[in-house]
Amino acid sequence: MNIEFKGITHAVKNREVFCDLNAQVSSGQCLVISGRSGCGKTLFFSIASDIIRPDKGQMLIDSVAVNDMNAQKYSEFRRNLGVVFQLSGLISNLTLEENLMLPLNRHYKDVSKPEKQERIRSIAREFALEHYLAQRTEQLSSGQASLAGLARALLLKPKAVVWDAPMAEIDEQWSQYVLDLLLCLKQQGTTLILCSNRKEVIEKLADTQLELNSKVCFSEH
Ligand SMILES: Nc1ncnc2c1ncn2[C@@H]1O[C@H](COP(=O)(O)OP(=O)(O)OP(=O)(O)O)[C@@H](O)[C@H]1O
Repeated sequence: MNIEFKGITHAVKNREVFCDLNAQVSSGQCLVISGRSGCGKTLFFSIASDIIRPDKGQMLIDSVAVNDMNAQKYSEFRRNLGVVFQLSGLISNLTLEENLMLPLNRHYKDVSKPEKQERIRSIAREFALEHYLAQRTEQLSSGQASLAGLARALLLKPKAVVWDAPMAEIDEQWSQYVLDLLLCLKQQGTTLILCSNRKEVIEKLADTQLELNSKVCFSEH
């Protein structure tokens, strides 16, 4: 999946965080968004995962603007985009299995329940979470919750992964495992957008690094 950001301008409460920002990342490549606290990494993540639409500018997926996609094309785009939140984004009063079932139910309505459960067990095993499937996710440690958030994003075998603050909550050993996994995904053609200042993320994975300017412009109104 090729992802392009064209002329992104966005203000939060009259403060312009992005002004005509451009970036591009192709299949099998990794774009790392870095910069000091408050420079807009999470905001960029929200735009890249289409949680918010910028005031001006466009995100294009394989040359098609997200704004112009019809419902079917948009659903396809969502299925192919794995989104990993800094604080996992799991629903805390559902079990881990129920959380992992949500994207499968949304995007794979035709797949049988046992097949979905097998897929969930398989991804949970990859992250040593198989014994936690029946537990509510509020009972997971922050590292386990992060891994579960990654598992949920990878469950649909996405063509692109957008991750805010990868490895922030994950211990050293799992970080190595996840870095290797991301490298492997990249080699298989997955597009990565990682919002991070971590040296190992930049050194091991980045093809392009976009350092956001921490200067925040105040608009006139
Ligand atoms: N809900 C909000 N209300 C007001 N301002 C906000 C809000 N969310 C973000 N901002 C502002 O937008 C700018 C970018 O914030 P963002 O969270 O994207 O930064 P960041 O680079 O991810 O920071 P950090 O590295 O500390 O997580 C900051 O100036 C911040 O104060």
